[in-house]
Amino acid sequence: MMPFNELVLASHNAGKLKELQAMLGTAVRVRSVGEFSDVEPEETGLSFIENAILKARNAARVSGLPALADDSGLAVDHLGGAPGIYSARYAGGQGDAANNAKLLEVLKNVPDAQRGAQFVCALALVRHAEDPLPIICEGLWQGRILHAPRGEQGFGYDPLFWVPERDCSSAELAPADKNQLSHRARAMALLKARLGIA
Ligand SMILES: O=c1nc[nH]c2c1ncn2[C@H]1C[C@H](O)[C@@H](COP(=O)(O)OP(=O)(O)OP(=O)(O)O)O1
Ligand SMILES: [Mg+2]
Repeated sequence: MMPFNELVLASHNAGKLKELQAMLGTAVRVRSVGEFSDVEPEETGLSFIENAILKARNAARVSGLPALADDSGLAVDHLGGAPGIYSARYAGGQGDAANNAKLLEVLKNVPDAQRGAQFVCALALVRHAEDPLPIICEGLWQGRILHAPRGEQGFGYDPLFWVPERDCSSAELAPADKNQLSHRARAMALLKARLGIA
């Protein structure tokens, strides 16, 4: 059983919110932190986990509800794991298209064998803003960075992320399929198991 019946999702990213909501299903009534505040907390942590906790605490504080945060990003082998926790700000906070253009430019002429990458997701659930024991679940998704964007689904780096198990880009997957395979899906499966929900 879910230990509460209402939860705030601590994300301002519409793509993430849609995916998290779909994965949570009807197990819990889901609100978005945007209903309570437009101010995004600064992501000052050095890890996905620290940033997820920071966002979850902030959402719990402004809403008075238990909060679930997702901190995620793309770690590219050839770049030593960059952009990593800085994925959203890779091109200076100018959005997904600019981030993708920068990544393609940086990897220009890098052969396929060196274009391995993984999506990383850390979920943090806090029962209240000062919860001393947040629940943390992680998920990884291995793939490769394409040479040009493909597909219209999803968000962020999805058009550049080749999914070997499906022979297509992450942005070519039906949303329901991405929600079975992704880093976020894996982290959420662990969280659900931890909470004892289906
Ligand atoms: O499934 C994904 N498919 C494509 N791209 C993705 C995915 N998952 C994370 N990403 C990228 C988007 C963004 O560049 C960064 C997350 O940054 P991150 O700070 O966690 O999220 P955000 O600032 O967009 O929203 P918020 O912090 O309010 O949850 O990684
Ligand atoms: Mg963010």
